[in-house]
Amino acid sequence: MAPRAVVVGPPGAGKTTIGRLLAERFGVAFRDTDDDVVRTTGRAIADIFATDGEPAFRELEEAAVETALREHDGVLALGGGAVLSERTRERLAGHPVVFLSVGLAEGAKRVGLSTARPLLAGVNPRATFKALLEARVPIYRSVATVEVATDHVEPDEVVAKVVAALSAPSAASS
Ligand SMILES: Nc1ncnc2c1ncn2[C@@H]1O[C@H](COP(=O)(O)OP(=O)(O)OP(=O)(O)O)[C@@H](O)[C@H]1O
Ligand SMILES: O=C(O)C1=C[C@@H](O)[C@@H](O)[C@H](O)C1
Ligand SMILES: [Mg+2]
Repeated sequence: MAPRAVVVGPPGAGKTTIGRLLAERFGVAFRDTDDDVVRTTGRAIADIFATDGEPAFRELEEAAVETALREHDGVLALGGGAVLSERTRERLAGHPVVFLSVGLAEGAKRVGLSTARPLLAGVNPRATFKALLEARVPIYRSVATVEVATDHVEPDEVVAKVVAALSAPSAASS
């Protein structure tokens, strides 16, 4: 069993929003590893970060991704930082992986200042988000088989672009 598509990207890229719509389009189930971590621990992600620290969350996340890649045959959205794990990157090899990209201005607007996103809850969320994008974009690209830019593109249109990219010959064998 393997996911029909795995969706990666920074916070605010639309992994959950687009992942759900893509699953609907394919007529398959949607799963999000952030939800899996919340369900299996019974705790909010912000609470895990605050109480146990980021490394503890990353371990839980790595395990959640491993399980979901094995169990789920629909669309799977990963947490924004899941690809920081080398083991997760290795596990993604051979899967259709969609990188949803977003620029600084639009991404910052979409995530707002929500404390539900602990990594961006510090004193200067915009600078943090900028550094996050700079550090991670190459990593998202390294695991992706297709990349779709989402700036100023409505969700339905993003989904159409993802479907087209996934069925393009260059993505088929990846
Ligand atoms: N293409 C888009 N155009 C405009 N707004 C969008 C688009 N995609 C998502 N959004 C909005 O941006 C916000 C963040 O989207 P979403 O929660 O899907 O991102 P995410 O990648 O799952 O983030 P996280 O990593 O925090 O889980 C939501 O309010 C959503 O409605
Ligand atoms: O980008 C990140 O590192 C994160 C994104 C969210 O999806 C959550 O997994 C968590 O808030 C960490
Ligand atoms: Mg999400």
